[in-house]
Amino acid sequence: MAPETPSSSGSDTSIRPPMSAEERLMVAVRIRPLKPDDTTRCLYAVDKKHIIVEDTDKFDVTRQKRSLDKRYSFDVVFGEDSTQEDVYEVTTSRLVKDVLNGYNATVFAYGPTGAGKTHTMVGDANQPGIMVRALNDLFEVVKDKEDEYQVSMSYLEIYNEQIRDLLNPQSGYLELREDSRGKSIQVAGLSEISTTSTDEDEEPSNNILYTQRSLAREERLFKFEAIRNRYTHRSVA
Ligand SMILES: Nc1ncnc2c1ncn2[C@@H]1O[C@H](COP(=O)(O)OP(=O)(O)OP(=O)(O)O)[C@@H](O)[C@H]1O
Repeated sequence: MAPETPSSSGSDTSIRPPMSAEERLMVAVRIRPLKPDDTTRCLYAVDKKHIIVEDTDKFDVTRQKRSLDKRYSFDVVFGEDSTQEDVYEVTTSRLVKDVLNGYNATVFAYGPTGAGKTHTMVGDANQPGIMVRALNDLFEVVKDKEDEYQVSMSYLEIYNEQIRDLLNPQSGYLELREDSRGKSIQVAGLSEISTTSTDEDEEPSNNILYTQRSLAREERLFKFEAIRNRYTHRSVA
């Protein structure tokens, strides 16, 4: 899907015609720069829609077919020079406008550990990611329209099939509940904050996301260590 240029107004009153299936779903790939401890590169952006995953064994002379490089197509490919703004503008900024027009939208990052999901979604104060930019745009539009829009926000983590409220981590693990008809699934006890504030002290995009991200990462690292130790122990036993 070729991403369209967002409309100029954040609160279009016109209802858009139904979107085609291609328009409703976009799959983007972002290649992060190599880090000093990355040994070799095996993933290359060919152009804005294609990547090549290099066959790292292709120089093995015993192999009959010398190269098994694989080429894949995506809606958008972001190379290692892509900025947080590039990624946000192409993948998400239009969704914020759609949400303001009453549509639902979901953006999620998927990839192995260290791939750059947190960087892309949250980023840091100098390079804010998708979640922060989306909130900023949302607050910008609704700031003078409190009678028209109500913004509330929850922030949860699902890790090892356990759910935690990142706005209130002390609340422990939370449960999923569904109504008697199975139509509405909710996380019981998940906190929800309402705000249209752009005040830095209260601004979730400036404050809560970063704080909770650090906390979540520390705890996850701890959990990862714990799991690794357990496996090590088992393999030795
Ligand atoms: N596009 C990028 N440009 C510069 N640095 C990046 C980029 N993407 C990721 N990094 C850096 O790579 C490291 C790993 O990224 P990140 O923590 O976002 O990975 P992750 O996919 O969230 O990993 P995990 O699943 O383990 O939490 C971080 O130090 C991050 O700052």
